[in-house]
Amino acid sequence: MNIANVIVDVPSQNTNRPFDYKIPEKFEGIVQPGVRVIVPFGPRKIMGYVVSLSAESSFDKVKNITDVLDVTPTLTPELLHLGKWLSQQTLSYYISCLQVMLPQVMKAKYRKELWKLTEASLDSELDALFDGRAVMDYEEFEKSGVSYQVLRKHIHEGEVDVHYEVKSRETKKVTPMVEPQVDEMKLEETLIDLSNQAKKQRAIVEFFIENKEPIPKKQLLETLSTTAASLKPLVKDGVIREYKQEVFRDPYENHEFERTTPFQLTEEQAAAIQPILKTIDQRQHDVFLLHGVTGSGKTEVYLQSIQKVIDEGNEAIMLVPEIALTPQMVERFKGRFGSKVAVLHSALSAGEKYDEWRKIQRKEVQVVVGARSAIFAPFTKIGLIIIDEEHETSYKQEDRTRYHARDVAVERGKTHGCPVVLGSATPALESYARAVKGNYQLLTLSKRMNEAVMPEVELVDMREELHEGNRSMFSRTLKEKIEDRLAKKEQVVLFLNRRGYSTFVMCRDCGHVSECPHCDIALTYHKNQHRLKCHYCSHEEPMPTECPECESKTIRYFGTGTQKVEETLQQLIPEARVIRMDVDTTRRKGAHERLLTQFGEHKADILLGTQMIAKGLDFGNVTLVGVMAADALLNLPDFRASEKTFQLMTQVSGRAGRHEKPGEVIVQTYTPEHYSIDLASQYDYEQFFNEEMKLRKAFNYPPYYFLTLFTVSHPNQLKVQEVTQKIVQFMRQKLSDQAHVLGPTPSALTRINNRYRYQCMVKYKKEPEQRKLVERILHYYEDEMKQENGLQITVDFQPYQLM
Ligand SMILES: Nc1ncnc2c1ncn2[C@@H]1O[C@H](COP(=O)(O)OP(=O)(O)OP(=O)(O)O)[C@@H](O)[C@H]1O
Ligand SMILES: [Zn+2]
Ligand SMILES: [Zn+2]
Repeated sequence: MNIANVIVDVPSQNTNRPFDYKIPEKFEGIVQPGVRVIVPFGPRKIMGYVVSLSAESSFDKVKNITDVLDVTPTLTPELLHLGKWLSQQTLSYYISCLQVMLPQVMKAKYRKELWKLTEASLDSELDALFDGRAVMDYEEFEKSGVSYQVLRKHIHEGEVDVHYEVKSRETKKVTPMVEPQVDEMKLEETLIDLSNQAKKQRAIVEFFIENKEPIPKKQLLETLSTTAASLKPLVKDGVIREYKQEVFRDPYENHEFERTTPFQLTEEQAAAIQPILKTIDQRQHDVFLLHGVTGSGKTEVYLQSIQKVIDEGNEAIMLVPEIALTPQMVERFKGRFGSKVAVLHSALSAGEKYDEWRKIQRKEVQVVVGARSAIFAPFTKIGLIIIDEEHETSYKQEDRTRYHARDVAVERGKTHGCPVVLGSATPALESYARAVKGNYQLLTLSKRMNEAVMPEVELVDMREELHEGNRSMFSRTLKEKIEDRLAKKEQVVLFLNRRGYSTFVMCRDCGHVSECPHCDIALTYHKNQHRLKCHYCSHEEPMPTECPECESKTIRYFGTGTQKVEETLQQLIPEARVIRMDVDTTRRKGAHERLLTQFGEHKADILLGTQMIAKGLDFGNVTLVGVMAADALLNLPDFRASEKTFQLMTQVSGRAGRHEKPGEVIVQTYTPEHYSIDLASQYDYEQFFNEEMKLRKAFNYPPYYFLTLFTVSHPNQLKVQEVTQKIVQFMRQKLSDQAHVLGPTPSALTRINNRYRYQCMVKYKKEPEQRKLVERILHYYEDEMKQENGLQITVDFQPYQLM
């Protein structure tokens, strides 16, 4: 087995297969599947992943591996396999699929160091090389000729470790440490030799006569109120040793996590958890859909299921949407499982993420709580995978490797023979349809904890407000209720949709929204041409000057930002203390957490925010939730708009009245009669599901049909149209009659960075040849796609972003 099959770091069609390299003798036993290597490739040296070994190569001229980057594999055999699967599923390059599984830092440039972790002696050669030091450059080792096999043995025994010193400021954190390098006798002697003037030096030596333990340099200097200058001569004389110690950055180190114990489960919870525990016991794969209303105690079910997995010595992955990965959420997991938990999310610095990832790799933790990419946690004994808020579209990656974490979870669940639990108060239509069909096991939590009732939802018709002379964005009801809560010292959450969706056109008089006659989707306003366009088919029409429904002239495109709302609020209720949470106020690290803590400590009366406040918040004093404009989401050019509206309204309403005090929700809308708004106000998921399924069926959308979305872009508009047209024709020709091929259509975001974007959408039921056809298209255009700023074609087999 002296040939390594390597996937090189060149994402292209031609290189999307393993290349053979010979393993030089010195790397024998080191080069294994999952190890990263440096190999010659054409005139360059590049990085690659060893995916398998073989005894011989079918090529005559096989070059040698130049270098190994890992002494122990970075990717497990399972992950290598998963990468292969992922590349087939998403039609992305194998190399991209391997890269997507690793923390950013591992892809960066870095310098390696060897760290000696033990006081015990190592193999004599290696010890000689360390020469008393705790850290040395990896390069030194490489040049020394000491065998890799020896090194690996010590690494396996935990005596030596390879550290990546990444060339970016934030990646690794080390603390300078000091300790006595001589025994007490020698310290006493030193003290005698020191002059009386050298007061600070004497103090240091005296300190170490008392304390033999290593101490952070900074702490020592502070304790003795001295400076590094007095330490220096002692180090030089070899009395004191200075060295660096890596501290694993723990983003939560300043937190005291109060340990929690499992609750006595309610009857409903007990009934829901039972089949999960059973499957864990039997080490079986199964997918559960836990449908539980907000505040029904889903999280407790997760926690106790994970507990069982931990008790059995296995590992669990818990996925949470990025914006719900709040300190509150982390606290619940850290509170229950303490240091057994690693947390992975984007608010961490690259270095922090890497450290958390390493805890998983080194088996220092048994649970990972994280956003989408945590699904690739390098665990080897997975006993359970949970996806909370499974309907969230952030589980779908939208660039390069367009994977959905749910699919990856199921794939890993099959491999490990473990259950996957999908939880939500508002499951994705696709998931609920699978549960109804029996593909997933449905578990239900229909009641809130502590007899708490779902908050009463009142719909306020904003058209009427206008008719009665209120032109403000706050209805009179909402204003009164806010004032009432302020008087009672209770708190309010105000929700506004994310900015930037101000492109649909609505009549403020009657609520009429311009829709595509063919697609049942709101038309999008294109400012440049002053026209309305459908983003699915090619329909377009001029921007109306008056409402086609009621002839009012108040028809206009729509949208308000959080900042505007805040200003209005300050004018309307000047005494209200408001915390605004949106992308602008949470850009800085830790801001998110700080604002929420402030709100939790009642330092503000009103929390005003976008999507990021819709999830996971559990504040007992919040008794009123206001939704500013429920329609904003409803009119996205997206067939999931109603579903998203229903989900969001349910989530937001769920923030009120979660504990003793009952809650109330005010929803301002121009279309109170719309089924998604109406049914959300009644918390009637099932009825919503039925209604929505009818429409999906009528318009050939998922879950009845699958979608494939081609997006073509190029600086030249004619070129884009032409290519898209060709794709449309080709697909029409080759696919069966059952498939609908739509396009070419300008994308909702028609021009980004001076590149035009067009799309082709395929709706189909069963097209076994489809992937091959897509590959042919990509192959056909490959040369053009290689050129800088040239043609780009992306294909998404499970599109969520339709813009
Ligand atoms: N068995 C139990 N006994 C007592 N309290 C419980 C129990 N289970 C959960 N709780 C508490 O009930 C509250 C609501 O539970 P939790 O937040 O887990 O609900 P959820 O379904 O995850 O809600 P959401 O979907 O809104 O985030 C929490 O404060 C939780 O600590
Ligand atoms: Zn249309
Ligand atoms: Zn009108």
